[in-house]
Amino acid sequence: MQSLSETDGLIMFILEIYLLFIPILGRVIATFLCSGEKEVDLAVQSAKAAFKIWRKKSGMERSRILLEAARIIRERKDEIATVETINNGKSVFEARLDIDTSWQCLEYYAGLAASMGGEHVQLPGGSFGYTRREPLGVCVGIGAWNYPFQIASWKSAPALACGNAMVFKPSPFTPVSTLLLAEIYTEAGVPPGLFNVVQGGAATGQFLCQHRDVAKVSFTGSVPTGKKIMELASKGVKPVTLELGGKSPLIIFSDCDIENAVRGAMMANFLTQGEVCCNGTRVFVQREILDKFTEEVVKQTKKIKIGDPLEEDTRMGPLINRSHLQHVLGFIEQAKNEGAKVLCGGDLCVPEDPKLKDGYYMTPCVLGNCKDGMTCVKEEIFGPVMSILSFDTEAEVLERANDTNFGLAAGVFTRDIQRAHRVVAELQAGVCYINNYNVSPVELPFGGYKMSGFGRENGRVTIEYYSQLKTICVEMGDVESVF
Ligand SMILES: NC(=O)c1ccc[n+]([C@@H]2O[C@H](COP(=O)([O-])OP(=O)(O)OC[C@H]3O[C@@H](n4cnc5c(N)ncnc54)[C@H](O)[C@@H]3O)[C@@H](O)[C@H]2O)c1
Repeated sequence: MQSLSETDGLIMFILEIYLLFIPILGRVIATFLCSGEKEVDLAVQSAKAAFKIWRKKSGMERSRILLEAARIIRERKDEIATVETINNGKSVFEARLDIDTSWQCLEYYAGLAASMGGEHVQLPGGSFGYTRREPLGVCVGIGAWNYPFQIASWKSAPALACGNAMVFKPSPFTPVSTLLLAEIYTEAGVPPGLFNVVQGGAATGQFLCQHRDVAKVSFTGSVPTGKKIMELASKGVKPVTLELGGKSPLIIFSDCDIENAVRGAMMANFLTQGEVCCNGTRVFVQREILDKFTEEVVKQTKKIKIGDPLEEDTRMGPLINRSHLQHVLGFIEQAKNEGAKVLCGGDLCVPEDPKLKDGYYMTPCVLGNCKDGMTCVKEEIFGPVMSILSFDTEAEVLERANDTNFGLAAGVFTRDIQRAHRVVAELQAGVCYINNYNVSPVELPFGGYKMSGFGRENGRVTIEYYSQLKTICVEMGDVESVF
């Protein structure tokens, strides 16, 4: 990657050339130029022009176009999933699930587009007031590399349904699949420029957040970047949605259905090579079942098929890039030094297929003997590493589960229905699962507490994050002046 930057007070010109590595093979497959300030401005201006047309359309008209886009995504599902797998390294089996939740999101907001109304309020003397729910304007979406197509869909669907335009910047590690979404929206009939994609890293993201014609920023990524985005957006008093990282607890009580709890723990840790924000990586197991649970989890983890993610039966592909792989392996080394026990995995993996020898593969890892103060238990690893901790009582585990700055998700496995609801009511997390983990129906809001962010994606409530409310006060009598 090369970076040249030049500032003379009036013109800022930034040229970055990114090399696009394919995680499966560890080879460069493309290079691309980043959008500088000028390209960002062009994208915003074209979105602004499209917004003028789009905002005038009725909800039904917008709905029809979103439904058509959803249909095209369904039709092109296998192709998009393949691109996503090449882009990100996740198994094609999983990538197809991401594409499913993407078109479902478009369908869901298409369904809501026509019913976004305000309210009518009767006032004294025949006067009345009413409210209108109006779009914000040009919204910016900035995405992480773990769910590129899904993140772009989850942001753009509610934005467009509400009548906004969107300029989206994918992560420079996964720049490709979002372009397909832009192509699909265009084919479905949105005005040209309504959904634009710009490419680049931090500098491009900053230009977007600072642009005076941008009305809102919706960001998915790490906590440190989220803080910078909030700071940039605050200069223009722009609302932000932040979907940030996590270190979520999964609490397994001894009265659970243990087979389901094991499946839940696998789902909570090993999807997309463990590179999932809401993963339940702190697995608290009640002491009575610790050995049995751990034995079964280790057995299942060893069975995960690692290899070429384009093959149908692969369930774990490569991590996103070499430096991230090393970062994750570094956490495992540190965990060992701090007294955790590697129960399985945690090593570099060279798949048998010689063409994969330079890819970024590792074996999924289960760590035992973990303690609350260990780095592997406190920090987001963002890789296939499960930390198992034991506990004795409900009160104790709640205290420990909540002892984190993050608050994205949490889970509980128990057969005791009262305990299940009592525990989730106390968990400081935006998304809680009872007897399951990492399912994300688009009908339900998704987002964090504490440093995992604010604002929501999905569900009816997200309409409020992509619209603003106008109040109109109507006088039916004479003006009563106090002067
Ligand atoms: N809560 C969620 O919904 C969710 C979903 C997926 C990932 N994540 C989080 O994302 C992180 C991993 O993703 P990542 O490594 O791509 O995150 P990141 O914060 O490094 O980058 C995210 C995006 O922000 C851009 N960016 C970086 N610096 C910027 C700046 N100064 N101004 C504007 N944009 C900037 C990047 O180019 C990228 O597009 C993890 O912490 C994970 O938990 C959260």
